[in-house]
Amino acid sequence: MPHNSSPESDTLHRRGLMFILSSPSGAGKTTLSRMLLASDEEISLSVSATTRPPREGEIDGKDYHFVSDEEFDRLVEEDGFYEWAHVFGRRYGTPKGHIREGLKRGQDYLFDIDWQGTQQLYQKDQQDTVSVFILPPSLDELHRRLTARALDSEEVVNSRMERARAEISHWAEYDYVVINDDVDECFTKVREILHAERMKRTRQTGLIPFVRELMG
Ligand SMILES: Nc1ncnc2c1ncn2[C@@H]1O[C@H](COP(=O)(O)OP(=O)(O)OP(=O)(O)O)[C@@H](O)[C@H]1O
Ligand SMILES: Nc1nc2c(ncn2[C@@H]2O[C@H](COP(=O)(O)O)[C@@H](O)[C@H]2O)c(=O)[nH]1
Repeated sequence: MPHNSSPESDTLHRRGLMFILSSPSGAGKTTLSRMLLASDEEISLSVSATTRPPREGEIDGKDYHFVSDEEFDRLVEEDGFYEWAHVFGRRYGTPKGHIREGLKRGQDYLFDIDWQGTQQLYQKDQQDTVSVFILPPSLDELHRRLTARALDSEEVVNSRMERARAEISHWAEYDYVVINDDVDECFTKVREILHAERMKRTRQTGLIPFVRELMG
């Protein structure tokens, strides 16, 4: 357990949080998510299910649960998703899994999901949700990144560019907005947001017993 409630310790027990990164496709949220997961043991990725085919290098169960349309239908019927949405003509969803129990234990979850999923998570559990919208420095740079990634066809890149303005229009629904120009600078800001949110008084469930003991 990363947290305890011993008065000698500088970390008190706290509730976990659901940390959402959204952006137009290609702005860099997957890159930032991987950096965060590699540098922080207290956060784990909420692995989404999707009906889109895997890209080169993507691993089933690690990057996504790649499922058929029929399997996705079945999960929807069984109420197996926390949230789900149509994105770029495919379906994506957050499996319910053990998120609620994990939050109680102080486990944080990282979500790489779009604005529709973000709205649904807020409706279900506002107090545990922290959302960050990543903006590209310009639309030309966004196009350059999508092309340089070389994982999608020209047609797919063009359709994602066409959707970019509509996605960016949701920026004001997020708690934080960060521009991803220099990736290291952007990552530092995202990590600072996560660290500060962990310290929020309302998340620190160990504070009441600690203060009680402190006051004798
Ligand atoms: N600050 C940056 N400067 C230059 N290139 C970047 C920067 N951030 C990310 N990239 C590159 O841009 C490309 C797109 O990044 P990434 O795949 O992380 O985007 P994304 O927002 O997750 O896209 P999608 O929603 O399609 O999954 C990648 O090749 C990545 O290496
Ligand atoms: N609402 C949800 N959106 C999701 C989920 N998983 C991913 N996404 C978003 O889809 C697009 C496209 O992703 P890509 O990997 O195909 O490039 C991107 O905006 C993701 O954030 C989910 O579970 N729910």
